[in-house]
Amino acid sequence: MGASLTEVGSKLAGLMFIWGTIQQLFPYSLRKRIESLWHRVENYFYPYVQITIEEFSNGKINEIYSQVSTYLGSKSVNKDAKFLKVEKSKNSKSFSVSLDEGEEITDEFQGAKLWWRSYMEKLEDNSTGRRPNNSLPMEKKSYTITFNRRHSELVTGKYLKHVMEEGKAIQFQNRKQKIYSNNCSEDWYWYGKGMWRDINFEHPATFDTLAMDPKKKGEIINDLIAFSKGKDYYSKVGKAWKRGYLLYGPPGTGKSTMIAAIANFLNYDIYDLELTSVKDNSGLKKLLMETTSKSIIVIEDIDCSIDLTGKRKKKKKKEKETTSEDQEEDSDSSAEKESENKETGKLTLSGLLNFIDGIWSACGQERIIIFTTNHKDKLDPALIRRGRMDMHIEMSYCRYEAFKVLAKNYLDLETHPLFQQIQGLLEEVNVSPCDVAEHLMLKNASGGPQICLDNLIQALKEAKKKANKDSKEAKGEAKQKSKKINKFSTKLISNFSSLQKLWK
Ligand SMILES: Nc1ncnc2c1ncn2[C@@H]1O[C@H](COP(=O)(O)OP(=O)(O)OP(=O)(O)O)[C@@H](O)[C@H]1O
Ligand SMILES: [Mg+2]
Repeated sequence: MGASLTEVGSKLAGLMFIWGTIQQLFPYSLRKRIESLWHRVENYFYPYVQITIEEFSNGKINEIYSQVSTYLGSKSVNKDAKFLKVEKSKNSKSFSVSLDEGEEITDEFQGAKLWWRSYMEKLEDNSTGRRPNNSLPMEKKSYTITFNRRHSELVTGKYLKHVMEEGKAIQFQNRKQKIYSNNCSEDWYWYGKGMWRDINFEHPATFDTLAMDPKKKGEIINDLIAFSKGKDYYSKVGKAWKRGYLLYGPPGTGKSTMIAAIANFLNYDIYDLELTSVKDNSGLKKLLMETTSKSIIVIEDIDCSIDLTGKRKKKKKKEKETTSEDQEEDSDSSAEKESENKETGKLTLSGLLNFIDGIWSACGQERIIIFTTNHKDKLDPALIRRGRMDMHIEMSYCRYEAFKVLAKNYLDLETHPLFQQIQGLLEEVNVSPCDVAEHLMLKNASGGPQICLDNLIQALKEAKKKANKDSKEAKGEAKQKSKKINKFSTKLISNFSSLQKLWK
């Protein structure tokens, strides 16, 4: 293709010379006629269009260039390209392949054939030997794409969009995941570094290593898949493309681990939002606006982060002596939210509700919000109602199914004669997966799985004994209490009847 195009090009140059001569010799009307004839001849001999995509456009990085580069790199591996370049940037997980200078590949799209070529031109000023603009690199890189004129609409409409989307998706998959924190000093913000500080996210948790009921796990995975593929659905039903998950349960049951597993499953970044570091509602909004799409915003231990429960409002209203039962229940009313904002000028429940599903919450796409708590009952119902927290996931104590996952992960065991005994004990005792996992850790090489399982059984038996003792004590206390109450009430009744007698 390259050689034939060059030949045609030199022939065209000759014809151009003839056309210049004609322009000088002939009158306007005749020239017009010849011109249209010329275009037909030109299209007949050279029916191609060429588009150039440069690395820099008007002194700024041209985003399309890098996406095209990634796309062509991915295509080139299976094609006939001979000269490729391999690069790895600080922010990518693995290396990326791209076409070397002068290399060509062909691509096909909906029946259209396209020829891509990579160019690099040295940008040296002949007189000084220096680059013309110090802020730009020494070379001008570009790609050209050549295609038949009849495919112009397809290429500019669909094909280039397809190239950009594929390139972007490959770059997204290849990037290093980040975890962002807003818990940074004021200076950080004033140095112009934004409101979030990031580091690479390298948590190894996956859904395979997460110990929980397999049915529940399956439901969560399906929900996440439906969400991540739901772009068209969300736009069809007119909803912002986001989803909220509430993870609740006792300490050590895997809530934080689940967040890491979700992030790894979807390849999303995490924004770990520390509410105690947020000054007011507008600060919260600014933080939201600085988050990116395809990310998870996490608020851990939401019940402890800040007093956002309905109780704070109740307390305030009591102080003002304006409380009424009905008003307390209706914590979601907008008038109430408004007044709360004005009263405090700080971070409020209404600010947080707006953060989750106010108009501003749609400033990015494909976003997940996760709250975790040990005490679901302490949270304001408005905060966790469906639509805000769409799925409530209980992370519970370790039962047999969850134990089997841990045993496989930690000890490579799928079955063992001691499993049956452990199953029985796990039905009777409430222990967190965290505690079970601790006993399954092979602390020294000579230990072996048998010792770990023995240790676990021992610990479970002790926990069972303690639970029995505690419940006996609790029963005893309750008995004592009821005895006291009975005694007190009999005394009260006898006093009352003697009073009655006296009265008579
Ligand atoms: N369901 C689980 N599956 C696998 N590992 C678990 C699970 N639950 C706990 N673990 C292990 O226990 C450790 C603590 O778990 P994690 O931090 O996820 O608990 P948590 O529910 O977030 O606790 P907290 O309420 O105290 O924040 C983790 O490092 C993990 O190794
Ligand atoms: Mg946690």
